[in-house]
Amino acid sequence: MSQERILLEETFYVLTKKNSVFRVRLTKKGLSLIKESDNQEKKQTIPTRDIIGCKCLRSKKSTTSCSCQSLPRTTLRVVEENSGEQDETDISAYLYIYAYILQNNKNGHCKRERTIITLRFRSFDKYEDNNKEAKRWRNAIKQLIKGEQAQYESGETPIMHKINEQRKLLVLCNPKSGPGRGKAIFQDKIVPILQEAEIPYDLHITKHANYARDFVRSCNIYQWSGVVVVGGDGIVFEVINGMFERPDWHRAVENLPVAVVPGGSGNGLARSIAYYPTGTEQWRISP
Ligand SMILES: Nc1ncnc2c1ncn2[C@@H]1O[C@H](COP(=O)(O)OP(=O)(O)OP(=O)(O)O)[C@@H](O)[C@H]1O
Repeated sequence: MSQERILLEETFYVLTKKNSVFRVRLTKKGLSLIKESDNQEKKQTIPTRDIIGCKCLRSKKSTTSCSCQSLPRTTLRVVEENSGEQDETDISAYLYIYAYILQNNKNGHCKRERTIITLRFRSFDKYEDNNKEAKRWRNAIKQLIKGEQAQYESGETPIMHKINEQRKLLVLCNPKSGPGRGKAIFQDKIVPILQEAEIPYDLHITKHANYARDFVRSCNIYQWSGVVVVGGDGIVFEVINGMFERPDWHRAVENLPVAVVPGGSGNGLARSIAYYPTGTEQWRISP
């Protein structure tokens, strides 16, 4: 029941849904987009666990001159609110919500599809007021992502806490794995996701064999919230061994999740965890 309790609800133009009007509802379960027509209700709910982050943005000043200026813009271009490139004439605030929705296909494969929901806030006459509303939604979504219970004052208004400072992720990347694309894979595929989720990280490029093992064994590992290994089986083996060679290995293993971004030649471990069927059960996840 508490999963269904409405935290926030509003009617919006959802720009990513053909500029249609939707009732948008936030509950602990997720973000629901509800479209009502001819006594029918269509509802799509994006589960909270699939939402990785959200950002308040403002429309960007158009750089096109003269003849094109009077034409309506087909695609929205946005910038950070104080970028200096914002369009002061547009009083709307935009909330970009980033989700990676888990979808099954016919072959029994699961795949995460990147989806951006764009909500336009323009009920007020001033940008500052619209932005305040957008931030209220942003904070509520961020709190849900963090698994924090939104707290209520007099049963109505959520009390928005400052989003806590968070620990960084430790990224260990082997530049020599496989075809030597580890750094490029991290920059091109992983950094954009971390930016959408606003997750800070420390990147360490391994300098030689056993670098990652020694590093994980001897560093103050609790300054990070998790370890992302970019490379093949060899570097994963080093990180796991480094963990178990620590005198406090029990605490380290329990507190630090280890993620693998396949960048090696074989990637046997990542493959067997994510792609191949285990017994009769098939659980395959592709990036
Ligand atoms: N900077 C480096 N220079 C040379 N070797 C390195 C460096 N960093 C790590 N290594 C070593 O490279 C070895 C192989 O790397 P890794 O397993 O990541 O790639 P791979 O062999 O291509 O992948 P797979 O094992 O999946 O086939 C690791 O065991 C590690 O000890």
